[in-house]
Amino acid sequence: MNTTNLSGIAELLRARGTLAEVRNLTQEAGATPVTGCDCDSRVVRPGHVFVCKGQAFRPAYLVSALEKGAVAYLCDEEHADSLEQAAPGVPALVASDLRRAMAYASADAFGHPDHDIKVVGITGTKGKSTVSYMLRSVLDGEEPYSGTGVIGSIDTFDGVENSESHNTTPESPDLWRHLANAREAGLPYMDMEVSSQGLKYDRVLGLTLDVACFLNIGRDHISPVEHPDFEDYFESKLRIFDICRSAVINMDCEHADVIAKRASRCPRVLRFSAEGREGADVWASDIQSGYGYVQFVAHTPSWEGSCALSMPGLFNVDNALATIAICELLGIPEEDIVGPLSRAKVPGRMELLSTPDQKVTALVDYAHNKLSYQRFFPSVKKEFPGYRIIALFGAPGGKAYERRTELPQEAAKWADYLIYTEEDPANDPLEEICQQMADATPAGTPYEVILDREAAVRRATELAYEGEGPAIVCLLAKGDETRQHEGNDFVPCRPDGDIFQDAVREHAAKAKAEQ
Ligand SMILES: CC(=O)N[C@H]1[C@@H](OP(=O)(O)OP(=O)(O)OC[C@H]2O[C@@H](n3ccc(=O)[nH]c3=O)[C@H](O)[C@@H]2O)O[C@H](CO)[C@@H](O)[C@@H]1O[C@H](C)C(=O)N[C@@H](C)C(=O)N[C@H](CCC(=O)O)C(=O)O
Ligand SMILES: Nc1ncnc2c1ncn2[C@@H]1O[C@H](COP(=O)(O)OP(=O)(O)OP(=O)(O)O)[C@@H](O)[C@H]1O
Ligand SMILES: N[C@H](CCC[C@H](N)C(=O)O)C(=O)O
Repeated sequence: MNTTNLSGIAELLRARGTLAEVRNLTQEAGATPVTGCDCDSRVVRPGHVFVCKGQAFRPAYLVSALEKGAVAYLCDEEHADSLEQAAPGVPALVASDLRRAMAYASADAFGHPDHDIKVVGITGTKGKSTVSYMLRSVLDGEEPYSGTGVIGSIDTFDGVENSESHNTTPESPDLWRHLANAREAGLPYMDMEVSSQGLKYDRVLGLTLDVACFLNIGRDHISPVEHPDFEDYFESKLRIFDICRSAVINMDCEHADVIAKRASRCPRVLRFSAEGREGADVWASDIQSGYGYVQFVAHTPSWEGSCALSMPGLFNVDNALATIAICELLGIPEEDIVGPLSRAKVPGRMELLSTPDQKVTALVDYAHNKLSYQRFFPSVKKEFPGYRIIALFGAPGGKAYERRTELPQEAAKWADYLIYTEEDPANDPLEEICQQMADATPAGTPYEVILDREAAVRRATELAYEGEGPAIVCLLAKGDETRQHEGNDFVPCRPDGDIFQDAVREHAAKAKAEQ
């Protein structure tokens, strides 16, 4: 259990070179036990240190945190005077580097729960959530969603809290709270996604991963609020190798040589290859895929055998091999891997919805950047031969601007018809985003702009019924999500799959009435 106090945390921050000064830290105050750390006044617990940070921070948050039992606060030098006025006499730790200090203080205040739990961290441009869910399926075994902690883009489960996620990798106080909850609940594993932002902004500083997995790297997340350039994005992700005991890496992705070089710092590295490259520790042969399935033979240092996946998508062989390699490092035997892996599903990723006659099929998927399009569309073409491909997507506001030109260009190589619509426009005008996508569409590719996403899904379904032969409607980038990021709000919306199924029912009812 945790035994630190305010003086202990101040000492730690000083030793790490992140403390500028302390205020109101009398001998008596220094002896105050500290049981955690929070940076959101809405989740503060008694005995915690409260971190005052961020553009949107208000002194009222500190006042509220103190009312809830926070024993001290951590802040930067710039705001120390004004915060002292808002909370006179309250012990304060003033940091020279607030984000680093927050991470060190949180790990210490929550008593380093990573020492008691095996933590797996997954990074990469694409496939993090999928691998995380495949691994969760294996680790939970016969009891789905029972005993494995999960932190990622879709949801967060730590044995105490279970919620939809806000960020892929949470701020350090939240991360350490989840790890502490998992320890308290007796969970043996935490299975987490580690984003480039999480690594860049020290959200995982001080954490030790038992296994780090690096899936792939592609150009994305370049904008004023994310990464200034590709080099910064890639370098941020490579930092995962500084915090792990062992690693899993992909031999088939771009820049695999750079990734392997950085991973060589880890005591143990397993390399996987869906292409069966020489030197791979975990690899696949006899890959087959078709309508709704993928199967292959897995080769590992300790076993060899057939694996089936219930999610289509050839890229899911990469994800499955990554999962198998992680399990190899965790010492999990074949008989505990193959069955759960074959049942693994990921909400909103490669969800196949078909009509009784299979004339119209929908694929609800989360592809939303160039790398995922480069893997998604060729896979659809192979797994649904002879189908017309109707693709519906948008591009987000405020970030990753390159998607607005790259996505129409990639999709046009494979799809027969494109529909541009809403996808988390945030504070950018939706019409403008769609116009930029329209402008980037290669000549000769038919497209429509339908701003309202529900109307767009209905139109895509209608087009699928209208044409000759079977059609597949690819509903992309929102998965099962129930909210659209509009302005600064997250506005409720219906998931794409539900709208498609309504449209199919209405089509059937109309056809029956016309008979
Ligand atoms: C650099 C960084 O880590 N920024 C994060 C940070 O922002 P911030 O410190 O500026 O905080 P702020 O939003 O100004 O809010 C001020 C503070 O007031 C607190 N607050 C707020 C309201 C209240 O009632 N009481 C209260 O105490 C907030 O919890 C916060 O600590 O804390 C915020 C609250 O947790 C995060 O939303 C924000 O993430 C930024 C905006 C963000 O979301 N960035 C994206 C690009 C991102 O991180 N994405 C990756 C995924 C991308 C990928 O796939 O690679 C991710 O990991 O999610
Ligand atoms: N290994 C992979 N390589 C390329 N594309 C992939 C891979 N795995 C999944 N995809 C595609 O990327 C989409 C998103 O997958 P997933 O949610 O697992 O990735 P992620 O890294 O968690 O993404 P995000 O950071 O956006 O949450 C999938 O729906 C699929 O289209
Ligand atoms: N964690 C993901 C979420 C993507 C959702 C997509 N709709 C977007 O807004 O980019 C990312 O930041 O890439």
